[in-house]
Amino acid sequence: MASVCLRGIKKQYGSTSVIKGVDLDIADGEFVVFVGPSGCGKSTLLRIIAGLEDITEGTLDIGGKVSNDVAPAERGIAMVFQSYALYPHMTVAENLGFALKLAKVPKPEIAARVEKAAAILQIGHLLDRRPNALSGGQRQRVAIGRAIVRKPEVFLFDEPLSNLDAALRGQTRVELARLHRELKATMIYVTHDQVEAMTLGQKIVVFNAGHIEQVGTPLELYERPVNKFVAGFLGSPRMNFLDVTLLGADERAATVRLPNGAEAQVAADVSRAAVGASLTLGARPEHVIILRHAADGEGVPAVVSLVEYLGDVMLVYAQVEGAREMVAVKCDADAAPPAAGDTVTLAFQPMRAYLFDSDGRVFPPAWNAASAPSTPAGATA
Ligand SMILES: Nc1ncnc2c1ncn2[C@@H]1O[C@H](COP(=O)(O)OP(=O)(O)OP(=O)(O)O)[C@@H](O)[C@H]1O
Repeated sequence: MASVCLRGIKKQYGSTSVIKGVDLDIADGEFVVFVGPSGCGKSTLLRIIAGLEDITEGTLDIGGKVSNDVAPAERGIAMVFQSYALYPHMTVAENLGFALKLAKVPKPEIAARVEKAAAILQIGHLLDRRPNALSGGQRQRVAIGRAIVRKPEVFLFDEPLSNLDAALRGQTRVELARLHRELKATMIYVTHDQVEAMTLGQKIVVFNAGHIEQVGTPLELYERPVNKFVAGFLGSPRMNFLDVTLLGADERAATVRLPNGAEAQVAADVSRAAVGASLTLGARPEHVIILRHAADGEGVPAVVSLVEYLGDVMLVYAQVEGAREMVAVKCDADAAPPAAGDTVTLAFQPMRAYLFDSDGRVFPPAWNAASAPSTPAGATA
């Protein structure tokens, strides 16, 4: 297997800069997920690694070898696309073995590798079928199998599960994780799906407009986002953001004023900001609480506009007067639900909230998630 190392990678189409200087180290055997909004350059970078796109500037190193000018077929890489692109006139076995046949691998070895890949993917019973007699999930497994038989050093996946329905996506995701454990291969995976990113990635790379915003484990990115972009990108519903004014701070927490005049505290080190600064408070829906018995002046009043019952949890959307967006609150579904039009009192858990400056950079949280307190008494969530 192989490591992949990108140094100062840039890509331009004419005068349009699509990748704007990317540095990234992917260790041998690592499962790395690329995420980011549509058009941020994830697929382009994957295609650069595969050798399907030229590099405008920078160095691509695969397995310790500068590979900028190495032909795609010589890179030891196999790519699995969203569209399965199987040959319709060939059987599953022929589809699986086709690349090996082209490479003039001896027939008995082709048969052995096809059999092994089919066993890993549990499609041995489908080898004589043609693609039109397969389900979407089975076709995608054949597409993955075509990559496996080539014994690549590096697997590249470009949204491989996005054509599958939710249940099948979940199942195939689990199988991909197993495949990674079994093959111990380096895998780079592009997805739009948060759950895929969080569950599959040992490392997640968040892209935005052709550059990397942050690289980290799923937990690091979720709990220690470096900026508002990353904080808002991972998590569903996304983190709530509210415009606030800094009123003051001591060594433990900053006090801020919300648009409706209510105050909130955030355990963050705001020493680089001045009192009166315009900041953004960030709180994930699971870290906002609806206080049932709020004392006078406690919490933040908000008017409920919508309650979504999701079976296990409930999402309450409430409007804080003067705020640009509604605040989403995730709470237990068995809690007595508020109704649209009710005024509720929200509390932002100071130990799980964030403050961002006007450039979107986070102020260092003065909390450690592992030791964060659990939900206080009197709360519904
Ligand atoms: N051949 C090309 N010529 C010009 N621009 C291109 C070309 N290919 C891609 N682009 C542009 O490069 C940018 C990045 O595209 P890319 O497909 O890498 O994005 P992406 O992050 O994978 O998006 P998505 O999630 O929608 O697939 C886009 O703005 C796209 O329009």
